[in-house]
Amino acid sequence: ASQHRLWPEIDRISMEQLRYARLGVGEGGWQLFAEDGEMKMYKREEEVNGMVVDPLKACHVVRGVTGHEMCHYFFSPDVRMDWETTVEQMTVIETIADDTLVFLQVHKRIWPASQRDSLFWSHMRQVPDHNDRDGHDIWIVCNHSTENPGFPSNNGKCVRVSLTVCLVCQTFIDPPKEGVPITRDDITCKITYCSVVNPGGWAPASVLRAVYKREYPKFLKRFTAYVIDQCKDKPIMF
Ligand SMILES: CC(C)(C)c1cc(CCc2ccccn2)cc(-c2ccc(S(=O)(=O)CCO)cc2)c1
Repeated sequence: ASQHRLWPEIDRISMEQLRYARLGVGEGGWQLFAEDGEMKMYKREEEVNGMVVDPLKACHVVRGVTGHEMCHYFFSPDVRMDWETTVEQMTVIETIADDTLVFLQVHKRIWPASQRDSLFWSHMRQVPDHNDRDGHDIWIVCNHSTENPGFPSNNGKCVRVSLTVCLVCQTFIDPPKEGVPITRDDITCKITYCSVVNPGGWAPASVLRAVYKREYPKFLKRFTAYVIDQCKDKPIMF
């Protein structure tokens, strides 16, 4: 992947998003808008040219799965439609590397706004996390809009959204007694999901904010439940 024309951008934005995800929500005007057990969802109300682009940051703690497993299922095109309910169609239009793909997605229409599509690169990587006392690796998937002349945004049918999303996962293991193998009961995964979706064209602010408030908590709960269910009878992917 390192010789691909997009690689410098992919590398830079992935690392920027990792830093952004690890910033706390204490400063920067984040407001808690949804809570469900360990899941806390924050947003900032921001508009760009009158369009709602509210950044979202969700923090969650999931027991019994590793960060590698969470990122594997989030990244994998093969299982995307099993958990992703906001999408009507998904195509991989370019394989840059086995950990870097370009997706074209048609999203379900949010009435009365017109239907949207998104075209983005998606990159997964493991980041050694030395400065964390538990010394556990961090896994990240970063999705960021990109252009492709073969798939112009002015295709007439959909409005092209621009998005930047990252899923940052850190695994914590409560070591069992000496010589006892680690089971899923000893594993906890701390995840931070950040997203900024620019609708790319007019959409009613009140409708969007209501949809985001309802859909994002559902989206994250559904995804995490999916990963737990997929992993429960499989060997642990550290
Ligand atoms: C419904 C709602 C949850 C708010 C929503 C609306 C839209 C765009 C559709 C849209 C936006 C604005 C106006 C009209 N339609 C996109 C998404 C979205 C995009 C990307 C990702 S991802 O995390 O990268 C996983 C790959 O799919 C998840 C969700 C969500």
